[in-house]
Amino acid sequence: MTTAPATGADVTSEDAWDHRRARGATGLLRTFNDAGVLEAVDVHVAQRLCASLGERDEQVALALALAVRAVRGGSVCVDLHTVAEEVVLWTEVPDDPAAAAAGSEPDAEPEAGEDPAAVLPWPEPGAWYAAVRASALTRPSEGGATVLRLLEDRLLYLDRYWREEQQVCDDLLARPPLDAPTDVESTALETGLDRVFPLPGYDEQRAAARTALTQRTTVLTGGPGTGKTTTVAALLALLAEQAEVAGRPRPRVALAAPTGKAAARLQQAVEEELAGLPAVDQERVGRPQAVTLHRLLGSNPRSSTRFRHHRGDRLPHDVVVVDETSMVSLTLTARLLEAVRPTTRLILVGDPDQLTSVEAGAVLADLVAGLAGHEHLAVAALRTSHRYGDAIGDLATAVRDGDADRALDLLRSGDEHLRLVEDPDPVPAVRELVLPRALELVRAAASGEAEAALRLLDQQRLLCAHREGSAGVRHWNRLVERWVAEETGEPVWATWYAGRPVLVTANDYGLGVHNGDAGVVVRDPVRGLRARVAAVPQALDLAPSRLGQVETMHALTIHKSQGSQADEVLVVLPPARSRLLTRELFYTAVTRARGRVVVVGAEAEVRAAIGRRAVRATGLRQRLGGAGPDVPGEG
Ligand SMILES: Nc1ncnc2c1ncn2[C@@H]1O[C@H](COP(=O)(O)OP(=O)(O)OP(=O)(O)O)[C@@H](O)[C@H]1O
Repeated sequence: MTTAPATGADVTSEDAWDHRRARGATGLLRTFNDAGVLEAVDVHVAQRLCASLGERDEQVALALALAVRAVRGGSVCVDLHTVAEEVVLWTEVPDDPAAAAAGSEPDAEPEAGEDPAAVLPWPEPGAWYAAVRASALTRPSEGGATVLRLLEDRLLYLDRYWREEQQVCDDLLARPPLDAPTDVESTALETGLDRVFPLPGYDEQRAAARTALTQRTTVLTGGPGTGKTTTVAALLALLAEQAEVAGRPRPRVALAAPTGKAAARLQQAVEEELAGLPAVDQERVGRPQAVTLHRLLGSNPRSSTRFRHHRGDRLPHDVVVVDETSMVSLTLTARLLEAVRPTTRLILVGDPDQLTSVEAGAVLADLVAGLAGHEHLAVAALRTSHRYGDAIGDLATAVRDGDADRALDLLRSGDEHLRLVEDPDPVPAVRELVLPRALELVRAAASGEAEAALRLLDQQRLLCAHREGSAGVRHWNRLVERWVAEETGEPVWATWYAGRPVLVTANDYGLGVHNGDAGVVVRDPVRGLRARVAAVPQALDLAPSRLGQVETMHALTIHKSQGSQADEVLVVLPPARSRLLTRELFYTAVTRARGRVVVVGAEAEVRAAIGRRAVRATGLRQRLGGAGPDVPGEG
């Protein structure tokens, strides 16, 4: 098995103006920049900090630059003992020259070739580590700031991430245990569990709910359709009942998710599951409103990493439920934990096998590994899928378990829920699948049926790993727009047209739209074209020109699809050597589907996806006393 390289694009070209080249670099920094391991920003930060603290050892400068690089790749630290094996450089050949020239080609398709990282002059790890430890960069400066931090003789951090990780660990471990339940509470708990889980087949959820009710802090994990939301809905009812029997006021509940789309989905799923509970429980829970985590914490216009609620002004809630925790970065987790009162029930829900947060950290996976064995911090795992019939669930399990043979067998089995499009030219097959839906969307939008158009958006999703290249979002968006234009006669260059699906790419608190919100342009008979955005708490109707940053969403990157689902999902796999193609990426794509998965790609690409892990360097699980770092190639 291989591991996905963190980042690194080849910059061995002769183009001295390449934005990745640090023209003032010398020595090791120059060598690693020329090879494409380091980008200009890594080199510049290292040079500046080394100069300001009088550090002349180029090995220390290289370590610092690699720590900056690590964060760019989603890790929170760099392991000096293994970094030489983990860095893989592939010669990348962008197939979209315009985008490449504009420097916006972070993820184009690589070509086969010898990995040049293997021949770089990597320092000997022991001596390297000793040099870093002896450096002024690892000691507080006169102003009190420390640049680099070390953990457990191998992990090297930029100070900010070291402190955030330590804070997350300290805040979690400091959360007090619950008082032992009274006899009355215990009895109410048992009868309550019988009431909300009356049927056979709910044993896992019952056990998970029992765990969560007896703990202040619970991590509730499970793959798609394993009943996480059902458990959350039941938990809310039982927590309200527990408060009632103890004579406490009804708990104040916060439901939050990292993106608007995920919050909207959480809201809908909780409402559906609550509707299945006895009337007394529905009445107890009321209608909690799901919000984004940023909104819960109170966005601060002056800072993207600091919020209105913090240690000095905590959230008022008695129960805080966070869904899609796998998408929450280390920084946001730190902000959440300092804002939640120590006595608040905290329930972190998610699927640790999914892609991690866009920003640095792998918090959910670290918690699952690191909390095992802790008495007052529980991990409750749901394993049985209740949603699919269950071919998609079987495929997700095969991908998660690294069983490529089984995944391919399932995809080729002829099951109505699965399909593998292996054609060397997949365009006709994708056109046949995608165009009817796109035209349906245009028809609904052109007749002003906004709600129907928004519902249609959730019926099908075309997912790509990359933004650029022949397997990328931009290419497929253009293709679908051209197919639609051929059918409707609309000019292909029109920016706004009825039936254009859009994805909001930046928060606009004034408008009430958030990065990740989906929408569609509809024709209003009186006002002309309007953008209908599925924002939370309610859909918005806006003049398209007011939407500042949007992208067309006939196709979407798998990263951006996190937190949402569609009835049918088409996954266009990139070439096997793409550094983005990992098991976590493929698993995330497959599990976006409610009813059908179509994988567009060759067998080699399916095998590459399943065989390669996305590994992030973090130290949280060790700090929590867990299983140790992810070892590339394992697992
Ligand atoms: N024990 C069970 N037996 C039968 N059906 C169940 C059971 N638990 C949940 N379900 C049903 O299975 C479906 C999936 O459940 P739920 O939405 O709670 O899963 P989830 O883990 O939250 O899914 P997702 O990954 O989409 O968030 C729902 O329709 C739910 O009503």
